[in-house]
Amino acid sequence: MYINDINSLDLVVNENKELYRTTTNVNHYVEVLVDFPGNSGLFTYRVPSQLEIKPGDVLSVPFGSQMLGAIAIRLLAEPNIDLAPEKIREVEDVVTSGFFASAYWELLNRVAAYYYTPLIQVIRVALPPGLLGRSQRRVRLVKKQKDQLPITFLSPSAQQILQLLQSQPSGDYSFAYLQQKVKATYRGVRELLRIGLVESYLEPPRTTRPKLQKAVILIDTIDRDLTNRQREILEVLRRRGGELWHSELLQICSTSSSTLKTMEQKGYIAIEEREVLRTEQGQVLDLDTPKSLNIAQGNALATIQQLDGFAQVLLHGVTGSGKTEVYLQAIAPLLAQGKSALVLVPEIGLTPQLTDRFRARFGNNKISVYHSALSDGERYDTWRQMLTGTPQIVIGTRSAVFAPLPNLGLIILDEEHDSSFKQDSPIPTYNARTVAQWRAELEHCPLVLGSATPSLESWVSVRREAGGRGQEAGGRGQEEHQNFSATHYSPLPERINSRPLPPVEIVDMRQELQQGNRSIFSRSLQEALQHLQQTGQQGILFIHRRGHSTFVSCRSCGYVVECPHCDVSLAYHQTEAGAPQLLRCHYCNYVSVHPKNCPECASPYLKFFGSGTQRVAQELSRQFPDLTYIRFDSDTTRNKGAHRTLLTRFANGEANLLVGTQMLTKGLDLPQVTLVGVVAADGLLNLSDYRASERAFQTLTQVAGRAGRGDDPGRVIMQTYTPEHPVIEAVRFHDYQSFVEAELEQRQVLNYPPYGRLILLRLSSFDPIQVQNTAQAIATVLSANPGFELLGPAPASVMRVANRYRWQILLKFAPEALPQLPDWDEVRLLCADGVNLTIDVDPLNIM
Ligand SMILES: Nc1ncnc2c1ncn2[C@@H]1O[C@H](COP(=O)(O)OP(=O)(O)OP(=O)(O)O)[C@@H](O)[C@H]1O
Ligand SMILES: [Zn+2]
Ligand SMILES: [Zn+2]
Repeated sequence: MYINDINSLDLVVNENKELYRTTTNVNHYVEVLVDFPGNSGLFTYRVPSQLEIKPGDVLSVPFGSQMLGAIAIRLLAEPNIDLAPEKIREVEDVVTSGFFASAYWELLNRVAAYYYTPLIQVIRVALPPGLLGRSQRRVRLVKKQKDQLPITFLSPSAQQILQLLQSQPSGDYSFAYLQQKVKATYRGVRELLRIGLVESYLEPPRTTRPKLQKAVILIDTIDRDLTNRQREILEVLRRRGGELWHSELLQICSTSSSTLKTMEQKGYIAIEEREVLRTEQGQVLDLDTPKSLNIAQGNALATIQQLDGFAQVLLHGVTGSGKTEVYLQAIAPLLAQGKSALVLVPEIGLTPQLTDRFRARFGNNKISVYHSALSDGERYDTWRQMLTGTPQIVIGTRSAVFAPLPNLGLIILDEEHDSSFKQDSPIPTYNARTVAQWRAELEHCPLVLGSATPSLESWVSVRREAGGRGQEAGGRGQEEHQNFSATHYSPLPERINSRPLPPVEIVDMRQELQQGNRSIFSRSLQEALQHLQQTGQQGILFIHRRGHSTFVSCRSCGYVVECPHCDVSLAYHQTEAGAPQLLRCHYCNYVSVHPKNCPECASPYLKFFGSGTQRVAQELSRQFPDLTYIRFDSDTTRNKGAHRTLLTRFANGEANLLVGTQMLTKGLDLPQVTLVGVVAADGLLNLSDYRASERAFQTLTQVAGRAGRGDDPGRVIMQTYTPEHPVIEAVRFHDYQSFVEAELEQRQVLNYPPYGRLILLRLSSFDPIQVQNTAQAIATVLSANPGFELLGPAPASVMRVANRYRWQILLKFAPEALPQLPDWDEVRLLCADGVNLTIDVDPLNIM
């Protein structure tokens, strides 16, 4: 991975002996990181004596025939022995000193060390892609000097450069341009830098041209010759402030371009190309004001605000208890103090509501949204704008934990229990919650972890640190906090306005079947749906899986249709009656047409099992033809903005039901939802993972929590084949605490997290034999180490994915004393050719 051998490069040795007279600095060499397509790695350069270089500085270095931007990683007294000293080139200059603030730099190093990942890979996660490789070094006049001309004592080249810069209104040129115009540019620029007349900086690559997109603008609302449909469209446009993207309007109104064209011709609207500001902008919202907090919220806010420096607050608030309002009010005074805040959420597309609330409170220009689904251009723009240091709020998914905000005043992790904060691949396999803890520590700011169902890790750490105060969680009287403790527990035990949590009714589907009900809806759920239709209220149907059903099998011979590239069965997909029947692999996206007959025995009884979103939707249409629904799953939300559109349509009352998967469990706050139906809870319960119960409890509690958030009381109907399962019991009584205590006991017995720690070695290869042998060889070597318990090697539960065979080895050890862990470089040497090894530290998905 590390490229130290630069012999292959065509080097021009540029040795200037005179520069080495001062020897105060013992580090004559520096390892730098260049990020250049196809040639990323660490390279050693010589440090000219007049330059002072610190790790984290941005340098310019000669590379081949080019000058590139590079980051100083490490200072060395001696170069690596395998490098011939005369082949080592010299750093040309420091472009930006302290580009990475020291706390930030330390954060990156900690992540690299903890997750056994080369620093370059961590930097890649942190920086927008290709930042250095395509960046340009520029020189500009320092502002206050612009009009003065103290040039008499300068060298001729410095004078020339100064004149060039002053001849230009912005006083700013690229280094490359100056080099063409002036001899001895380096020396001249250095001289000007030293006396502070100019500064040099690295300009991130400009994207070639601004992004244009069609917008629709409302011109005239006086109805002259509108059809009903056109009037509706105008009304939508008017309500949204008179301006929408063309694509957005088409989606919201389910209309066609030709309709809009007609309206344009009639003079009601204009359609024009607009530049898209590539920082993601929401629409303009009415500004909203802080709500007056209830007592529990007030206590939580006080706890956060009295913190000085690093501390963690576990904000344990039941669903609908107003956690977001606490976040908003905790952030508000920070902005006034010139500080910024970082808000991490599990998945941004799924929570447009959350970003909207922040925008409505603080205004669009204070908020940026940062996540990996942004285009490269969007990421640059947002990233650059963060560096400016203007007080702001960044809302983002896990990678935003690296957002380069100077002056951080607070970090918030919403839904802190969510496993999407963890990256399984590629490396670093970091957990944003862990990284956020380090970051808060290094930046001396508080970290707020919010959840209705805190992770066992956070729960245990609160109990441990706060000396048992957490024991009474969910109860009252938690207010007297010990300010000196680094961990605080803030419960919000009640919903806003003391609304009750919705009662949860458990339906035993075995009995339904016994009593002759073959529908996927129990009688109870059927009645509730009927009621919904009569009253015009709204509800949510939750299904564990997307697609039509889990698998297709032959009733005659038992044959199951499987993916040819993965060891999983294909899922049946049909969007609507009459549409082609497809089989799709949810691991690699392979698609085939549903065969009419069994490929094994030619029997025509090839049928699907289970019930995905499509199946439920079809069943709804059949049994409740007048009930309208919107499907919300990864099939219907592929397009950008689709989440928002579908949720907006539902919020506007366009349908009785929202039918969907996990996606709709997160943060949805719709007061008019009174019914939540869980079609089958079992799919969640029976997963072969030590965290399956925890995850199931969290998901089901979140889903249930969507009901009854407004003035009308809510209810939850949960269908299952295992009503006696402890998770079901706990969800039924909204009993976080007993669930957690029982679960913790089991974890402790088996030494699983949060009591033990895990490292998972994932191995994969196209060659099934090679990967198995490698796994065996590594396990044999590791088993000689007494510091940890070794589980495996074992094939992954889906052994083959996209034709790669996967094996894994699990290491389990006590968290207090990190055992003598193996030298991973040596372990890597055991890998056969073509076998890929990923070290997953604190893995969350072991399947
Ligand atoms: N003090 C308050 N007074 C009145 N309304 C409030 C107050 N605090 C919050 N609300 C409202 O209560 C609703 C629920 O709050 P919010 O969505 O923040 O809860 P939450 O705890 O984040 O819920 P969940 O975890 O279920 O997503 C929101 O509509 C919010 O505007
Ligand atoms: Zn068959
Ligand atoms: Zn597949």
